[in-house]
Amino acid sequence: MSTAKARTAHAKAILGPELHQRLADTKVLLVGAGGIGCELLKNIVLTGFGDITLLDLDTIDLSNLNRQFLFKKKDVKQSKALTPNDVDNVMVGSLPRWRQIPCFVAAQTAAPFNPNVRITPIYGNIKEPQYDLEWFQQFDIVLNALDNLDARRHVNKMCMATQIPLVESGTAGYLGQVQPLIKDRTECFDCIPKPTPKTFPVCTIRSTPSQPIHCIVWSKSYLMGQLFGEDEDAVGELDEAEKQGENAQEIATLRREAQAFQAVRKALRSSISPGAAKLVFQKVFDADIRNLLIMSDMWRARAPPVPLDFDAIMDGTFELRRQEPPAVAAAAAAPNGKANGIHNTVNAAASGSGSKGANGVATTDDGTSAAPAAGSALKDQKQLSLKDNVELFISSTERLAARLQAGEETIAFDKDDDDALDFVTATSNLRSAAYGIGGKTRWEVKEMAGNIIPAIATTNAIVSGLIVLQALQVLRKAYDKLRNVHLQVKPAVPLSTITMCGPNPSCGVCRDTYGKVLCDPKRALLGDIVKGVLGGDEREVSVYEDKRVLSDPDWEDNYERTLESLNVARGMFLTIVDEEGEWGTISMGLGVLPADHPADAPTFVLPDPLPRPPRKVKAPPPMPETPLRVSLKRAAPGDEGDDDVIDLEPTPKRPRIKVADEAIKSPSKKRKLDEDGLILMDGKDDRLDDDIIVID
Ligand SMILES: Nc1ncnc2c1ncn2[C@@H]1O[C@H](COP(=O)(O)OP(=O)(O)OP(=O)(O)O)[C@@H](O)[C@H]1O
Ligand SMILES: [Zn+2]
Repeated sequence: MSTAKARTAHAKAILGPELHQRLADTKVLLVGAGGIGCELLKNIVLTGFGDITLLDLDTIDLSNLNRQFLFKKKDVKQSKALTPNDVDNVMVGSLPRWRQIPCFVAAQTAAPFNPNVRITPIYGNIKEPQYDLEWFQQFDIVLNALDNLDARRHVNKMCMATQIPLVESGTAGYLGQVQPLIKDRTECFDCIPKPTPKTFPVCTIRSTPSQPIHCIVWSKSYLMGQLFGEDEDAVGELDEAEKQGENAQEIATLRREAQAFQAVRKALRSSISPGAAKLVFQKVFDADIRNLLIMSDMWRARAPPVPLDFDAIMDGTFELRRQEPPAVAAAAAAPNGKANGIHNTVNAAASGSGSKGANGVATTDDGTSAAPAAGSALKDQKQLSLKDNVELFISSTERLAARLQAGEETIAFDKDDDDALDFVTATSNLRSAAYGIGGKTRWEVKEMAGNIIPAIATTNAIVSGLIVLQALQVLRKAYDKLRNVHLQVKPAVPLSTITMCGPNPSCGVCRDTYGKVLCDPKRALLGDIVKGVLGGDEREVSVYEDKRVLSDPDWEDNYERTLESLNVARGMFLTIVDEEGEWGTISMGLGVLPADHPADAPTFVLPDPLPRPPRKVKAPPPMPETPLRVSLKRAAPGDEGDDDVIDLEPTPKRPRIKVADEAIKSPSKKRKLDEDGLILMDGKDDRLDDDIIVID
């Protein structure tokens, strides 16, 4: 038996000769050549897939090499997936450069395992217009190995529109998930809304932090912007506010703050200001904190912050003692001595007394960490004393200032920018010290500020294996065997499988009826296409492109305009929503006319037959629901510690628009309205608050 035959013998025995044979001709699109993508590419080549298109938009970073094993150090800064044409003629050393590009290296490495494999690498963004419905249609199956919601949602929509099965996946540390998605058979990626990223109330960040993450967010999102970002004319804005008659005393305080920021910004940009870092320190960690302390109400029930003294810290005479909040002090003085359960949070990072800091690291009296001992840990993992933080603050501020003076206009936080990371580490720790919060190492700050969840190669490997198993069930059409698989941190049950759910009837993506229109956007008119798609049906419709309304029954002005003039182009969708809510939504993906389309022929070609949406089943009137109660109260001091609970601040009211009485039953339209902050009124008796604009 030849080596190649011997290598495929097991796969053939497991898959059966029929499926094994079919894999050789199966066209698979793999989107993403990162942690999962590299593993998956190796797996599908070894399994016997014969025709693989690999698409990725990125170049290789040094930090990829720990898990993206197809890449080596010499590949850093190369694209992850280039076509030979992009780099064909460039010789590097004795080899043409394409032979050193990872995907080609991967293809070459894979060849001995499956001499028949054809890998087509593409360096591009899957959202680019040329990857339209027509392009997607060439594939039998799509495998996602992406790392962001936006691209995942896009591929999901393209697969729903073309009815191509998709296997979706993701990992986060030890957790992983694999989900096969097939139009009309299973739910799609958008059937269940995804949670939005965690946010914090502004006041917690600006005035009353209680956790290290609050100080880190303050440093990277607020302080860095104020010092190294665009110069916003805060002083001018305040002049304007004063003219409008706003509170003069508050304006005066804010003006002092804004002017002080202007002064330090100027010092940072001037090479004749060697003491700029000290000026920044004194403003941010001393003067601003003193200003906050004036607002005594704020500190009635929580321990006030302590202004930091630059010179005293540097000469070792600074003693950080936090006061108890008056309410606690009073309770402590009361006969039963109880302190309402509120602890005096003695600063753990800076002046702990052999106790444990908030981060659980024991601290010594001089504020240095007891473990790991300074010097014994890696530089990044060392706990920093108050003085260490001031020194790091000075050096990083000077490095950033030098960059401004050398011509960089603005510097924003980037976790891979050492100067910025040092600055955020130092300033967040100093702020933590002032507020009695435990400090974090540079390593921890990088993880938290960069929202990094450690990538674990083993998790990627397990998930990639599971993707192949699900893909094989899809290709066997063994739909009842498809499973949503979760990898979890439960030693007894590391894998759990969930039987697939059907589509969510109110999903605004997979419940649409899709079609394709090939057109010349320069000449094709919106109205002609819409009327053509409706095929003489006289229904009243609204037309959208993503969230843009292009027309509605009372406003058809755009019908006479070309798609190009409406910025509607290849790769986008025209969504046609039935105004009566009687018929499903039609989504038409736009493609280009074939090269041989005669110049005098119609400006667009519709599918035959035309897409026909299903008639909708009228939903029964909604049952009254117990309203969800959300506390708008700020957390009281002492309520801290539950990382998952976010205090909600009342958000400013927005005018809400009541969509006139006829209920709109289209999920697509509902999604678009929801995303725009509009409210869909389901019943005639629905009421809203006073701040409604009624449109009819
Ligand atoms: N719109 C897009 N088009 C093409 N490729 C994309 C797009 N968005 C992200 N990618 C690619 O997807 C890949 C994701 O890989 P990445 O390693 O970041 O995550 P992962 O595969 O989930 O693994 P890990 O958890 O180990 O980080 C990256 O190489 C990135 O360039
Ligand atoms: Zn769906």
